[in-house]
Amino acid sequence: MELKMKIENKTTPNWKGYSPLLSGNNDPNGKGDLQEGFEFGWESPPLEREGDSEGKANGVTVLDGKNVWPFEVPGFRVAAVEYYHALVNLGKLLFPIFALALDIDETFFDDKTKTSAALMRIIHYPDQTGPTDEGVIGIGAHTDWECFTILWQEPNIQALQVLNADKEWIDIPPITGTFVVNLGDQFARWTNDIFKSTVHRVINRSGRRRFSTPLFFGTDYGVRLEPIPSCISPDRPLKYEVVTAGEYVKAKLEATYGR
Ligand SMILES: O=C(O)CCC(=O)C(=O)O
Ligand SMILES: [Fe+2]
Repeated sequence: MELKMKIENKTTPNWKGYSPLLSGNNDPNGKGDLQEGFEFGWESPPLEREGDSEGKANGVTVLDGKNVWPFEVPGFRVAAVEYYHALVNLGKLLFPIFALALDIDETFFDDKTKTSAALMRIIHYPDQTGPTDEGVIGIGAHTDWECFTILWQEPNIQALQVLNADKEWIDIPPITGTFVVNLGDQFARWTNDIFKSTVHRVINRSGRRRFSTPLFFGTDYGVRLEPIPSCISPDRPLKYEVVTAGEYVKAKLEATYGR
């Protein structure tokens, strides 16, 4: 525990690092998320050295910048960052597909995703026993903040649910060998809600602890979330105030973890 607290996210300028059980609260109506996690962002290869962690050279906001690692755990940083890079590469393949689905040029997001403003989180949910308190679950009802999330969930444990259009919670069981891809708030903003951000939550009452790793892939922190022109019309007026991706994510981190 002391090792973890040495890299607590509330002590780093960019919320990287460890977040203890109940320290975050994704649902403003909730009382805290019953999970602990570790969050990190981009690091360039090569990764041979365990002893240092560079920031992003082209960072423009407080959210860029260095990761913190538990260097006491051998091999953790290299394994985690290699996995992160693989998922960033997968994410880069998805942006053109989303663009084509919107009938815009497949390269539309290329110049908006140059610095991989992607955060990976490794989450541990203890088994939740005792009476259900709707205010305390693994992660309270929320939408993700970036364009989309590529989520790996531990096999054979049902815990994730999404809210459907009829406002019913639907189980999303893990399917071995697959990822769940959720649309997030930045895509809702880019598309003026043509892509809707998926409301979801986690309740782990499986009798076992559960792990998951989301990669939240957004547009670069300095980029303004200006709606795509074809997504605005007299019938579909502008729904969201235009802010930069970095301002948006930072405000959400502040609201979730306090500062
Ligand atoms: O653990 C999961 O399955 C989902 C996690 C999640 O929704 C999040 O971290 O935003
Ligand atoms: Fe989420």
